Amino acid sequence: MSLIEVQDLTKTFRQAVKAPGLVGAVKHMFTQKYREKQAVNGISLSIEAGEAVAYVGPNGAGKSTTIKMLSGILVPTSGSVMVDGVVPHKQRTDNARTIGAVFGQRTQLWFDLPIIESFALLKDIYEIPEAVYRYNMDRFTELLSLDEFLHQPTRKLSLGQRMRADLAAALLHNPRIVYLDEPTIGLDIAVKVKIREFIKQMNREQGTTIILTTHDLEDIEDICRRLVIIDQGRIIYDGSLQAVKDAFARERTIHFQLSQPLSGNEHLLTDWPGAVVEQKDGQHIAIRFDRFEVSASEVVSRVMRLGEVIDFRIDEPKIEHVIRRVYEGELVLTDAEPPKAMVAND
Ligand SMILES: Nc1ncnc2c1ncn2[C@@H]1O[C@H](COP(=O)(O)OP(=O)(O)OP(=O)(O)O)[C@@H](O)[C@H]1O
Repeated sequence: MSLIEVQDLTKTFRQAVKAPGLVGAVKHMFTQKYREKQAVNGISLSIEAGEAVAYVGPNGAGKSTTIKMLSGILVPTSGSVMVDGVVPHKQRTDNARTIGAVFGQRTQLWFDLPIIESFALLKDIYEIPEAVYRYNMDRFTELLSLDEFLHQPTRKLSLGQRMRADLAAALLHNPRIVYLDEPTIGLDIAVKVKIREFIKQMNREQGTTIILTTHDLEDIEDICRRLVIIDQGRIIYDGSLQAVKDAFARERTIHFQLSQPLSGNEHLLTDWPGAVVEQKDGQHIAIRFDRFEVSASEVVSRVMRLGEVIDFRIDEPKIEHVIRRVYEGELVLTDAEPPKAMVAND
């Protein structure tokens, strides 16, 4: 059995229907009207130990509701959830030992306590053996640079410091699974990189299973190999991140460095369906092309006719372009297959 097994999971909320303003609130007291909202609508999912899974979707898609059911905070309306052999909402204490969670908007640390004391409390709550606690504290302090604020209370920390402390707190008891809900929201790039490195290291070296929900699509590109996209409570894609890129991210850019500045023969690059000169200065030229129409080798051979190429680099497309097109309804991942001929050329 997989570490996480979800079958036909649903969650329906009852939402009050009110007219706006005070009048609406008063009316609602006398004639209460509700509508049902299916936040999660028949999700099935299996996740193996050691996977790093991105769980993404537009606002209101049902991501947090799913994570809350996986972590035992919410009781499903129907369907089943099993996490490491335990039903999370029924065996919350057992489940708490298996999981760690970071919710970017909230902290699980005690607000007025110095960070180090919050950690000591967690050690007692989770009954973490002294040697494990010492080992993790030393490691996390180094990887997340915690020493600069370990003796400060949570309320005095910057957002980036607080997030690093929260990550350490979530992983202190060596959970098998960690749920990360927007772990880099609002952070500067240096802290984002540190956090991503830490998460990758825990996944790679400890085998910690990562379930990551984020709107920062660079997080997923950096950390995850598997992508699950949810929309209106249903899973619309579940597969490898690379497969999505290979199939749907059509554009590539090749940057060339030439031995001499261009000498007027650039007309060789015009009238070229599927390819455009994106940048041209001195000895540098960049060609953007649709790899379903033009092959990378054709781009290279055309540019070699302009002069001696001393170096070149191919920029891979970003997964965020593809996912945004899915959110905007332009792309249906399950419908399309890339044209095989051009893929083979690439
Ligand atoms: N406690 C609740 N009561 C009523 N409706 C709720 C409740 N929690 C969530 N919902 C509704 O369920 C739907 C899914 O919400 P959810 O928070 O799971 O989405 P999400 O994908 O996490 O969105 P976001 O990216 O904005 O965080 C939304 O329409 C939301 O309004």
